[in-house]
Amino acid sequence: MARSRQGPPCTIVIKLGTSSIVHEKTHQPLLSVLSSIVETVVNLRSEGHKVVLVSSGAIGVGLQRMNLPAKPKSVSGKQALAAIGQGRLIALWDDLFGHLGQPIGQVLLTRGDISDVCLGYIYGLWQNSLTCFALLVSVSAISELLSMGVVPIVNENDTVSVSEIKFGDNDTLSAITSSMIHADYLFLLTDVDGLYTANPRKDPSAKQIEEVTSISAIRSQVSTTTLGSSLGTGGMETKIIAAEIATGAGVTTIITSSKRPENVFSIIEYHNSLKMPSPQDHSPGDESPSSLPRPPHTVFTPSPTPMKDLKSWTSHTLHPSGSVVIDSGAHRVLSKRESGGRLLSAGVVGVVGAFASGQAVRVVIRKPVNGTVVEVASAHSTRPNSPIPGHVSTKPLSRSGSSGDLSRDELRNENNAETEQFTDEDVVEVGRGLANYNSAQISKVQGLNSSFLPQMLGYADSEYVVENITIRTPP
Ligand SMILES: Nc1ncnc2c1ncn2[C@@H]1O[C@H](COP(=O)(O)OP(=O)(O)O)[C@@H](O)[C@H]1O
Ligand SMILES: N[C@@H](CCC(=O)OP(=O)(O)O)C(=O)O
Repeated sequence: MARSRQGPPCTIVIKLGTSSIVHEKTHQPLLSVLSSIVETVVNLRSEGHKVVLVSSGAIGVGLQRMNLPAKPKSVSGKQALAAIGQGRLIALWDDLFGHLGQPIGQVLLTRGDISDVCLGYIYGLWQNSLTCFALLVSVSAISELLSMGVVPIVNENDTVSVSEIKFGDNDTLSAITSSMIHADYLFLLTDVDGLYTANPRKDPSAKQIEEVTSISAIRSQVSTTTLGSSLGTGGMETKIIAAEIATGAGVTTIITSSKRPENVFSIIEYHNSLKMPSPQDHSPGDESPSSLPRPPHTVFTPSPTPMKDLKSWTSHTLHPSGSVVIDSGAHRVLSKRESGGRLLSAGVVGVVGAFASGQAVRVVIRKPVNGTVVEVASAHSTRPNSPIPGHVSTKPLSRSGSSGDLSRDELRNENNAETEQFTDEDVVEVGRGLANYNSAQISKVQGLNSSFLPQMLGYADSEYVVENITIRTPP
């Protein structure tokens, strides 16, 4: 049976950079580029593919609206221009897609939304009620839009993004979005047709790289230090970082020109042809892989062992919001596979910074003094369920084994009495995980047996304070 070169329907994220949306000098929208993108997306949809568009351009469109010559330097200036431009940008997309009867939906994200909201969903942790709550908000909205036949148009919510929660560039945002929704392809459409050995705008002898199988190897072969248009953010460097994130999650990543968006079809076709069975299995009419022309592009091949579990994702990709300080016993236990990467409150000796439940946190230990980790002897050593002074169990005790006699106030007093305050200088990171409770709650129950959680917090969704921990530095 002849196989379609388009292959089975797939999920495609297309990212369009500012340099492809507005004119570098006049800042006028590049209507012909935008119209071709709209036609391509609608055609892809009619072939059964699901398409998410990540559109930069809010600041660029804002510049044109306010008749300003250049991007402001200040964060607040950029935030204001994004607020001015985003509405017009989405109106423009809605207008163009509307002519072809294609509904769109605007999705504005910050890094905080992604780390809190989406990751439980991405790696199938919906059984976990804490992440389940979060996932309902954002990724499920994108999935719902896709299943309704809508094209989600994603951008960073620049106006509310402060540096701690900022992606900063839409290349990274598109990579995380494509990982989140398990996309098959991420297309980074830009004003050059691929990655070159050096910036082709500056160096005419630069050669295009066709395929990248190892991102670390390619870094030494290309120069990405010069930026492109004055409007884009990050140039090729952020595209390589994006490719690293996306291919690490199993997404084939392609850099190609926004001037020929219809090439998305022929690029998918070309790569499908490479996956076709050997020539003797071909049906009449199928062409051999080599007979298809190769549209100009750079392909980053997906990792053969994509990160499939939340632990790896947490440790590599998420921006940690604070730290949970653990004792050496907990460090030892967490380093063993059997621990399941889950930390009980009994093993916690402190908290640094503020974070919400569901956010990524650093798992840290007290900095070794003269090569030895100083065991923290604080409230925990005298607390119920701490059998050995200076050491806290990481095993949950049964309720009957705990000191149910202590009143809530007595527990709180004891907790406050000797709790040591840590700063980032006092600690060293040994791993990362996802918090099940916020920083204030973890600090309240640190050193206590997990059976005290309901009494201390008024509820206990999980007996573990941090989960999905990967320890990168064992004791
Ligand atoms: N090694 C390289 N290969 C290709 N382009 C490069 C390279 N190094 C720097 N660039 C520049 O990166 C620019 C694309 O990045 P950018 O301006 O941020 O685009 P976008 O707005 O589409 O994200 C190109 O215009 C090019 O000038
Ligand atoms: N979120 C910003 C774009 C940031 C960005 O990464 O821009 P680009 O490098 O052009 O993709 C905006 O809408 O103006």
